[in-house]
Amino acid sequence: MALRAVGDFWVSPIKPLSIVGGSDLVHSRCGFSLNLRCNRDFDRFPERECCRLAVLAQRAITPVEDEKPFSHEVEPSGAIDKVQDNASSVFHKDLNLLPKPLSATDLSASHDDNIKVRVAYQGMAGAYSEAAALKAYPKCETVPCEHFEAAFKAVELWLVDKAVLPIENSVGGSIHRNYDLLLRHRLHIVGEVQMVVNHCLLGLPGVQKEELKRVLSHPQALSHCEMILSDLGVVKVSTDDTAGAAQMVSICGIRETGAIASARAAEIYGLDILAEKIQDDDDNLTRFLILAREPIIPGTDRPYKTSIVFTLEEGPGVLFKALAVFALRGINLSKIESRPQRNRPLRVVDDSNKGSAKYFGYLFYIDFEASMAEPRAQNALGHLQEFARFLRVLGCYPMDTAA
Ligand SMILES: O=C(O)C(=O)C[C@]1(C(=O)O)C=C[C@@H](O)C=C1
Repeated sequence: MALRAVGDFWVSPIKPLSIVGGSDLVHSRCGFSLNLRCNRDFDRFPERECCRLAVLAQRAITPVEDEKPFSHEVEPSGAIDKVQDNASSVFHKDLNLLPKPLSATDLSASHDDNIKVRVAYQGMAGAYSEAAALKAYPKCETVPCEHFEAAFKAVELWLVDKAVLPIENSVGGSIHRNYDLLLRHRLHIVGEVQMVVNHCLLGLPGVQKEELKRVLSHPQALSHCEMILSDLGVVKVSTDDTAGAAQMVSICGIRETGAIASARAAEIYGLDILAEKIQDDDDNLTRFLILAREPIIPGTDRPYKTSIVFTLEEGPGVLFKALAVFALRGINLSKIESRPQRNRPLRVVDDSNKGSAKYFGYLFYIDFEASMAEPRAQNALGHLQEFARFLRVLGCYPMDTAA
């Protein structure tokens, strides 16, 4: 009896669904048998989640050219079809167990259901990313992660339901690490949150800002507050996140050391706010992405955004042609970003007159303002696919129109 890898899951034809790699667990309510590679708390999953797993197991994963997911081994598609046939006869016995299609409203549905959504973010309590998670899911349980990648993995391993991660800031620009991780992991963008980030200068109780000799913070936050930092003539010290900087100041107890962090971080770590709204640009806006294991079904009920990543062949005007597929259909682009293609960093282009030249290979990330439910968006991507070497839709999600 063959087990088939489908994404992160192993599917056995005899059981509705099983994941090998440790001991099997049987869900007490719906009876699905699962084993998460990293574990645990299986009964915490509502029956609905098990059904979603069943759907996942039935969905063949298309390997991505160039950027194959790290640990996924996908067997030939014929084999997966066989598994699907077996599995579906079991899954469909009880229609009530069939999963409901996800929609954009599922973004808020979880807290309506009294199920506490667990949302991972990078940093510590009091970080801006935590505030963004709470803006998206006001009743959620926030789960701090040391690094961005840990937040991706926490979703993949079912330790949390969602992750909220910064992707760009109006002053500091793109958070490149998260662009790279989006491609490396198989999560879907299911929403975005835009948030005004008002930085505060924090210090030990009773300290005046003129006493500070060094200021700790996240590199993005330090770059947002260049003016005040140079006026004060302090040394800038980078930390993993703004709240971590506040905690360090609090623990070290050195009067000459301050931090740039949120007002909430001041409260949590018992620091004084020495100055408020210290960012160079009043409208300091950070855009965060909400990531989940499954995509939402796009609608047309409100403005949607679609995020894609693609690569192109070398040649004159190829990027112009790629962008034209949207312009021709009146689709607005809200973001374009390029990143080096890590596994194909240099391309040798032979030009007989000038010898061979080496170019960097690029990945292009685009956000466009249309829903995948609209024919013009589908046609644009169909058109792009004609000449893109590789194309992946990272997610289609409702636009956050309020900051
Ligand atoms: O350190 C934090 O508090 C974060 O949430 C991280 C982060 C970032 O990575 O850009 C998020 C938003 C702000 O723009 C500054 C820092």
